[in-house]
Amino acid sequence: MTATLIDGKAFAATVRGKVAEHVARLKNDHGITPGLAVVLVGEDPASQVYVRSKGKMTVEVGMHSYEYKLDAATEEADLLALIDKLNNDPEVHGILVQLPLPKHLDEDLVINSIDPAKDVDGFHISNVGLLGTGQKSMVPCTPLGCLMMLRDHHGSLSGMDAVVIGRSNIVGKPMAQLLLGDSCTVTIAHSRTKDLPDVVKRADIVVAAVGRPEMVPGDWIKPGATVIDVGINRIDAPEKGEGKTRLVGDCHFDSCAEVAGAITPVPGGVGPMTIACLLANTVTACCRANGLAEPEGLTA
Ligand SMILES: NC(=O)C1=CN([C@@H]2O[C@H](COP(=O)(O)OP(=O)(O)OC[C@H]3O[C@@H](n4cnc5c(N)ncnc54)[C@H](OP(=O)(O)O)[C@@H]3O)[C@@H](O)[C@H]2O)C=CC1
Ligand SMILES: Nc1nc(=O)c2c([nH]1)NC[C@@H]1CN(c3ccc(C(=O)N[C@@H](CCC(=O)O)C(=O)O)cc3)C=[N+]21
Repeated sequence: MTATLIDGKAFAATVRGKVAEHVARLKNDHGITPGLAVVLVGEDPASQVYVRSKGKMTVEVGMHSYEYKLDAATEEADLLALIDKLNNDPEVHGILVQLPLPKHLDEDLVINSIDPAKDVDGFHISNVGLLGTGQKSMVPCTPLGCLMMLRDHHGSLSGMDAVVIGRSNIVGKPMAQLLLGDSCTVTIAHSRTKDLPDVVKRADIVVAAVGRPEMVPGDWIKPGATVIDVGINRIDAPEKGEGKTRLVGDCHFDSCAEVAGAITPVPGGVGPMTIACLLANTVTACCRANGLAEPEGLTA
């Protein structure tokens, strides 16, 4: 391997350390403890694992964690009533509704019923609009984590060619906005993109957010480029024993690491940064709600 490994796990621990310092200051100086509410509808095992680790880290940095596990058959009106209750609870500064939601629930309606000031995912249309127009907003956690790692590695991103593969509302589109905000020349690729290998080959920065195991091979990567692998894919790993699985990204790690200048691993890359940024956004939301100075270096 020739690429520098961007250690998201270690970086995330540093970010959580800064969050913990700020939480301690809020408690000592103002008697305020930031609180994060996470709502999970249904029993998707991957989501349960993820929600549990979020709750654990929320408590570790000194914040209050409120978890709501609702039945898969929960009616929309009941979910909206819970969100309304959380919107009006002064102890709750951040609200996250785990996606995807069961099919019978209207995801847009649910997300847009969250108070934008408490929308620590940054998915509410008003936060999306603020981000798109370069105004202060809540920035989606996964793209924010990617941006922090890129800034840390490169310093300025100005003038770099960036290709984002994937155009989802939760990763691809906000990622492209953030890169544009840092003056990259941004291309967004998706399933209808022609000549994807050629498009990727032009990029100084590749952010892969597709959800297809190891789809980007090393020979698509421009030598020296930075590869940020957002994909989290669980695949069979018979080499580890029968029925075993392992996590891989959207990039073929070994071949990409031979060509890239820097690369994030999966696991241990973007994932831990996502959670750290969720905690950072909760502190930011708490400071804004109380008219206090925001932590520095924890927003975009
Ligand atoms: N590390 C983390 O913290 C997080 C990781 N993830 C992971 O990131 C990945 C992407 O998530 P998400 O954005 O929610 O996924 P979505 O399924 O919402 O979006 C996937 C995107 O990839 C595009 N795509 C699909 N196939 C191809 C292809 N063959 N070539 C080019 N583009 C393609 C789709 O294009 P089109 O629009 O045309 O269909 C779509 O825009 C997943 O693996 C997910 O698990 C997600 C969130 C957080
Ligand atoms: N409203 C909402 N907001 C989200 O941010 C959101 C969501 N819904 N739905 C699901 C996706 C996925 N996601 C991950 C975050 C961290 C890891 C993570 O920490 N992964 C570890 C590995 C964990 C493991 O071993 O399974 C790692 O990459 O090192 C993974 C996935 C956030 N998402």
